[in-house]
Amino acid sequence: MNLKHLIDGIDIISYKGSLDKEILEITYDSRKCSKNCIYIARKGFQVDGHDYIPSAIKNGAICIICEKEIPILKEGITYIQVKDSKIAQAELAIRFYDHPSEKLKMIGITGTNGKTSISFLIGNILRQWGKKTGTIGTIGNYIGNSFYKANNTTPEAIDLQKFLSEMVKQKVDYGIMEVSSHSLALNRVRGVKYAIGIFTNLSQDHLDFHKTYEDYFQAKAKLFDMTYKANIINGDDPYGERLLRKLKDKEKVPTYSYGIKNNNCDFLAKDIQITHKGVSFILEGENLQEDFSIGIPGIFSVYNAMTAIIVALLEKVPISIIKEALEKTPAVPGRFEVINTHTPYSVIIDYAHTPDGLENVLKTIRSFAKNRIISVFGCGGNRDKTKRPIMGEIGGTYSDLCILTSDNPRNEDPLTIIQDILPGIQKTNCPYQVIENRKEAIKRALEMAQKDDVILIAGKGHETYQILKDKTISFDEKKIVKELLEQA
Ligand SMILES: CC(=O)N[C@H]1[C@@H](OP(=O)(O)OP(=O)(O)OC[C@H]2O[C@@H](n3ccc(=O)[nH]c3=O)[C@H](O)[C@@H]2O)O[C@H](CO)[C@@H](O)[C@@H]1O[C@H](C)C(=O)N[C@@H](C)C(=O)N[C@H](CCC(=O)O)C(=O)O
Ligand SMILES: Nc1ncnc2c1ncn2[C@@H]1O[C@H](COP(=O)(O)OP(=O)(O)OP(=O)(O)O)[C@@H](O)[C@H]1O
Ligand SMILES: N[C@H](CCC[C@H](N)C(=O)O)C(=O)O
Ligand SMILES: [Mg+2]
Repeated sequence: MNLKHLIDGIDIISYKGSLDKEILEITYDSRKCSKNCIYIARKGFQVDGHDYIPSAIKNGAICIICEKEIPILKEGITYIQVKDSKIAQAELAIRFYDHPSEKLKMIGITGTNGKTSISFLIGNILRQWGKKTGTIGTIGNYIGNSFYKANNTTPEAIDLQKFLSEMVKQKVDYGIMEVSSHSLALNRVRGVKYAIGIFTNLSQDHLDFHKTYEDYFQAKAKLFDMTYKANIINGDDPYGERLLRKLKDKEKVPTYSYGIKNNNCDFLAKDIQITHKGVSFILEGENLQEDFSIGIPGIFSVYNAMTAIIVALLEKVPISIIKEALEKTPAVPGRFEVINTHTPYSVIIDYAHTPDGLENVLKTIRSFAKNRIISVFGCGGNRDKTKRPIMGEIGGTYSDLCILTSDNPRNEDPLTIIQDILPGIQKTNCPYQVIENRKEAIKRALEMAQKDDVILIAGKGHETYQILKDKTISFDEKKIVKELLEQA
């Protein structure tokens, strides 16, 4: 694509060099630069991309987009100075990949918990209806059943637009994606056109990044400036209510609320039945009263199912197909996943890594557990430290025994992270043990479990690795549980 055409409409401070060039690729990483590419230099959280301009040029970049004024390093290279490289990146990527989100029906899901679960439910319904889906999220990206590994829940703008254009190429009907607050704050999704936006809930997480709840909320709220067909908002959540008020003032896009407690919601779940096998409920809305069931337990499954049903109703999927797809929905990987252990006790792996997620999953187990709950969990390093004691208190409140261990310690000292959890658990009467090595902690739980106990291994869900200070090791909890049981 011609450079002049590519930058048309982009807010530029100044430029040096020729704009009459053919661009073959764009990237934000000097290491990925190839012949005739644009390198976008961004200030990062670890390093400053501007320092890598020489190596980008060495690797084939013929145009540099940057925020700083750069002296000409090499003749023949074009330098374009912009105010914000991340914004420029998003806008360039959309133009380079030819506006893919406008050729798909995009469904964006934001909120602290439930995004991955809901994206799976929506995908299952739409595929059951015969549509082709593409999914972007924490577990990875998919086009149909083909899996593409991903580093972030919501990719960088260039990676996102590239993947969306691949969806277009492969004739996908619906692009379903988790939209993290980081991606909204850092302009990764800027310019994406979402047909439908979903808000699940807002509870404590990521305060390391956002600093305040207000900033976290405002980041999530940005998604609803990007929708054109419908907004679906949890009306039981205080921040959802706030969002509903905000969106009502705008009266731009039809907005639907859903809930269990708030009778003002457009869609209400009633007659909720919860067992260890799943939930069933009657969904009431205008001209609607239908019963649904889904084989994933927990009151949060009612909320997750409701959003998927509302999306499907808006898309005019026949009710019979929605019901069938939900009834057949397999466990979402690492979300309340009951492991087939053939033991007198049960083992559940769940991705709960926030206070709210942990409380929900433990309350759900408490509602059916016939004997003790043994919880194995820790907290991630280089992440919100203030959630640690809260998770400790929740773990202690709803469990009969906690084994505190490492999650992904990243660059922090694992025992220091556990120290941060302790004041919370010590507020409760729950006995606990500290076993820093996560495999040893799981082993101890399996050794201690008795008939009808439930072991919850929380925090890492689908992850098949553990991030330690100097290395990432393979760590697949499902496999580890099975291996430990075979060795026992
Ligand atoms: C805080 C954050 O979002 N960081 C993301 C960001 O990293 P960064 O800004 O620190 O990048 P950096 O390492 O300082 O590098 C700056 C620039 O120099 C470039 N560079 C660097 C080295 C080099 O040799 N050459 C070069 O060009 C880099 O490509 C980059 O453009 O850009 C990286 C490249 O895309 C991301 O991988 C990284 O995500 C990190 C791994 C991360 O942990 N992010 C989390 C917090 C996150 O975004 N999470 C949300 C989900 C949250 C949830 O749902 O709960 C998500 O959407 O994934
Ligand atoms: N609607 C919900 N409300 C509260 N908790 C939920 C909900 N759905 C799932 N959970 C709990 O939170 C955990 C994370 O769920 P899920 O992976 O779907 O959320 P997410 O929003 O994608 O998280 P992440 O921000 O890490 O991508 C689950 O393992 C479960 O314990
Ligand atoms: N998307 C979340 C996932 C946390 C998962 C947990 N296992 C951890 O590593 O803290 C994050 O990046 O904060
Ligand atoms: Mg997710």
